[in-house]
Amino acid sequence: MLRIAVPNKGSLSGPAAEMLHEAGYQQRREAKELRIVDPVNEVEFFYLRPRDIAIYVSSGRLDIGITGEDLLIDSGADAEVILPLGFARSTFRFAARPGTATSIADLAGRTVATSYEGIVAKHLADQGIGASVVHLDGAVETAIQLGVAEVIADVVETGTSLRNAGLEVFGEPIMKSEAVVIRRTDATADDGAEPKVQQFLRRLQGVLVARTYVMMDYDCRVEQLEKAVALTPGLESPTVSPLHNEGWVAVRAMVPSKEAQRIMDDLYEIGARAILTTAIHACRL
Ligand SMILES: Nc1ncnc2c1ncn2[C@@H]1O[C@H](COP(=O)(O)OP(=O)(O)OP(=O)(O)O)[C@@H](O)[C@H]1O
Ligand SMILES: O=P(O)(O)OC[C@H]1O[C@H](OP(=O)(O)OP(=O)(O)O)[C@H](O)[C@@H]1O
Ligand SMILES: [Mg+2]
Repeated sequence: MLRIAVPNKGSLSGPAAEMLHEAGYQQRREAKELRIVDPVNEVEFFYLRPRDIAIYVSSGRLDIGITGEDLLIDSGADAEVILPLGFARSTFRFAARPGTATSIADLAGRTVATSYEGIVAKHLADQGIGASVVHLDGAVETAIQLGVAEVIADVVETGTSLRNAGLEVFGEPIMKSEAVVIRRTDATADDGAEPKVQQFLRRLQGVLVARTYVMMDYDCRVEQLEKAVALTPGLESPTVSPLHNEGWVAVRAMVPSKEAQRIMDDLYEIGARAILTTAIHACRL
């Protein structure tokens, strides 16, 4: 049975459960459940604090886990990213009151509050900056107002939390992060879990593709086919079928959903008609 760690709370937990559900895995019904078994897929899910997941996975007790890339790096655990999942995207940045700091060099001799002590301490050491780090569990934006630190290092998505606290980012982003699937670093291909791990990854990749692509169908004149196919190259190559009306073909190809409207306009311009898009519910590439 494959043993998988899933975030039990916080920003990662809802989207992770949704993705697993879309991939056909049974998920818990109540937020208080800490472990469930999906007998059909032979998977056991453990609902753990996102911050602890890399530690469980690196210990080898659990085969794989879903966590944040920043949490993995912060933990220093011996685990690696095997699949980025495209949600919980954020950057990790320094921030302070406007006018207090403009670059990382301004941190020398100052105090930085953060929930990600591992990332911050390493970044400061790499840059040769001597600053003290205060660990706080959350709501670190308030640390400046309350005088616990002059600078914070925190997760930034929209920047709303910083603005509300009257703070501004400065310096280069320390790192970018998103939700990821992780596995212990020394896992080998002859690991008994390997086939199940690969099947799990294929399923999640299928969900990612279904979320980012749509299926496009249209009719066009044979003379326009090459131009049309250049607009919709598909993944391998589009399917082209003859129509009953001579001189016309039907074309079918996957296209990135973000570009679907522009591609439909361009196809119309070159004379394609009956242009349709449909959602992809699941897929194996
Ligand atoms: N507002 C946000 N937008 C995108 N990702 C976020 C956001 N806040 C946290 N994350 C990401 O979620 C992960 C942290 O999850 P965690 O559950 O520890 O914290 P949280 O979501 O802030 O929950 P809480 O603070 O309630 O415990 C990290 O990978 C972080 O980058
Ligand atoms: O840039 P934004 O869109 O505002 O998002 C970033 C904020 O979201 C998270 O906070 P959360 O609400 O999880 O509270 P916390 O600080 O206590 O973790 C994170 O720690 C930032 O504070
Ligand atoms: Mg938080």
